[in-house]
Amino acid sequence: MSLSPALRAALRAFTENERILVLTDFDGVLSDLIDNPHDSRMREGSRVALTALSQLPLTEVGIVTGRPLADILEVGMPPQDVLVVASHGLEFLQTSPGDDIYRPTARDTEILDALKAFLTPLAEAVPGAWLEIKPAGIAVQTRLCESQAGIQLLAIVHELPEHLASLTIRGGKDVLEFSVSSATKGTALTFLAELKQTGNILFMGDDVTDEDAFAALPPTGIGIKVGPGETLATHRIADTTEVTKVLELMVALRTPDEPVA
Ligand SMILES: O=P(O)(O)OC[C@H]1O[C@H](O[C@H]2O[C@H](CO)[C@@H](O)[C@H](O)[C@H]2O)[C@H](O)[C@@H](O)[C@@H]1O
Repeated sequence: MSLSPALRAALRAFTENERILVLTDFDGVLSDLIDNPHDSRMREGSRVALTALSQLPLTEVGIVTGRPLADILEVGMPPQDVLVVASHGLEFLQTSPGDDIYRPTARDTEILDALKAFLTPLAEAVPGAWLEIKPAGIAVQTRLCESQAGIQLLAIVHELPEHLASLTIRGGKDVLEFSVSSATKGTALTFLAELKQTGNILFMGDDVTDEDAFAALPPTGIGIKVGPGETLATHRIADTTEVTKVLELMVALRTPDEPVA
C-alpha cells in the first residue's frame, strides 16, 4: 500500500520546517516483532533511510525504546549521530549534556530482587513464559505461551503484593513490565524537544507505551501509529514496511533535487 494523501501532505508540510526532530520506537516499528528479542534487527530499508535522514542539515533523528540502553546498542545498532532514549525514557545517549545510564541504587536492587522472587515461580509455572531482566525492572514475556495461559499469567502478576506496590507497571504486546522508574516516553520526548529547541517533532510508535509520546507531542508535532489499536496519534500506517516508506519520503522531501516518488 502507498501512504495516504493526508499523510503525504502532512509529511511535506513537516519537512518544510527549518529544523525537525524525527523520533521512532524500535520494536514493531523499525524492527518486526519476533519470538526472541535478541534476534531483532532494524529493517534494512529503514536503517538506510534513518541514516540518510540523520546526516541531513538541521535534521535530528532519535530512537525511543523500552529496551535497556545496552540492549538497543547491541540489537538495534543505531547509526552514528542518532539519539537514543532507552528503558522507556530512563536512559539517554547522544543527548549531551543529558547522557544518562541507569545504575540501580541499593534500594532499587532490594526491590528488584524481591520482584524477581515474586515473578519467578509464577512464570515458571506457565509453558513459554520467561522473564526479561532489565537494569531498572523485569518484563514478563508471554509471546510463546498458549494465548489464554499468557493472558491469565499477566492478569495474575499484575496484582502485585503490598511490598512491591511502588513499582510502575507498563503493558505491551505479550508483555507486562515492572520498573523502579516512572519515566515515560512522553517525558523523554519533552526533554528532547527542549534540548533540540524545536516543536517540529514526528514520532512513530506501535504500542501502549508509545501513547505517552503521542500525548506529549506539541501542536506542531505529528504522531504516526503503526498497526491497529486505539491511539492519540493523528495518522496511522499499517506496518513496518510503511515505516520505511515514511522515512524514505522524508529523506526525499528534505534533499534538494531528489525526485519525490
Ligand atoms: O519500546 P519498544 O522499542 O517497542 O520496545 C518494547 C519492548 O520490545 C521488546 O519486546 C517486544 O518485542 C520482542 C521482539 O520482537 C517480542 O518478542 C516481545 O514479545 C515484544 O513485547 C523487548 O523485549 C522489551 O524489552 C521492550 O520493552
